[in-house]
Amino acid sequence: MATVVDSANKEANERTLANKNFTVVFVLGGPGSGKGTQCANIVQHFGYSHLSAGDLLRAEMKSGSENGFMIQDMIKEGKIVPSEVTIKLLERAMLESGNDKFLIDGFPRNEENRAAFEAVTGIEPKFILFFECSEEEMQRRLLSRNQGREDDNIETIKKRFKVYMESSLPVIEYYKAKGKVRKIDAARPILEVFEAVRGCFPRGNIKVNQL
Ligand SMILES: Nc1ncnc2c1ncn2[C@@H]1O[C@H](COP(=O)(O)OP(=O)(O)OP(=O)(O)O)[C@@H](O)[C@H]1O
Ligand SMILES: Nc1ccn([C@@H]2O[C@H](COP(=O)(O)O)[C@@H](O)[C@H]2O)c(=O)n1
Ligand SMILES: [Mg+2]
Repeated sequence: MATVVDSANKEANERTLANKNFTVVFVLGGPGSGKGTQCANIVQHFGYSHLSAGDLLRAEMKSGSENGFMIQDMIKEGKIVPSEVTIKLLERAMLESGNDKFLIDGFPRNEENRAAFEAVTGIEPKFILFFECSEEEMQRRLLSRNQGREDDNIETIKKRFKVYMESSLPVIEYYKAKGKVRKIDAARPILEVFEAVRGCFPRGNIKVNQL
């Protein structure tokens, strides 16, 4: 017979990622390499949910949360928000999605992000999609993105490139050593990049209406 403790444990479990058996693909690459663009294509074809850490932080910033000003300052400076904040947002989005497979875009951004996510969620990514692109091309794309982002100005872009080189590339190296990185040449036109991306997802994952 189920006890009060059993049902409290069950409820607590439903509010955490424990025992959920979720599939996670981390989508990494420099600022403007095309992560968001390609994630939208993957969602259409393979039924994943797309969670952009940057988008979640921007939504949290605009929600009037107590962390709003801190997040705004960090984004303006191209700095990485403490993992605890970002992981809570990711966890909440995963639990609310109703899906069991996720593209986590722009996360982990540094070693702290990586280790904290693993410790808190116990999730090991299936693989890492890594978009490689030159700074010149990424800068061109960011400066013509026109989405009103406060960090798409040349001063912040330079800071974001520095953080990427110093803090994010080592995370990609970490996963490379584990044989988990699928590197994509992201300097090509969008559809050509997607042709390469497509090859990273097994056919079994194609949505029924795409067959
Ligand atoms: N292969 C491509 N060729 C040309 N332009 C592209 C390509 N991929 C994306 N873009 C454009 O470049 C800009 C940046 O793309 P996107 O927002 O997908 O990058 P991102 O990696 O998510 O950037 P960020 O890290 O800043 O969030 C957008 O305006 C997008 O339309
Ligand atoms: N794991 C992360 C991801 C993002 N940020 C902050 O958001 C900015 C924008 O991120 P995009 O992926 O949308 O480019 C980024 O420069 C960081 O300030 C973060 O702190 N941690
Ligand atoms: Mg993006």
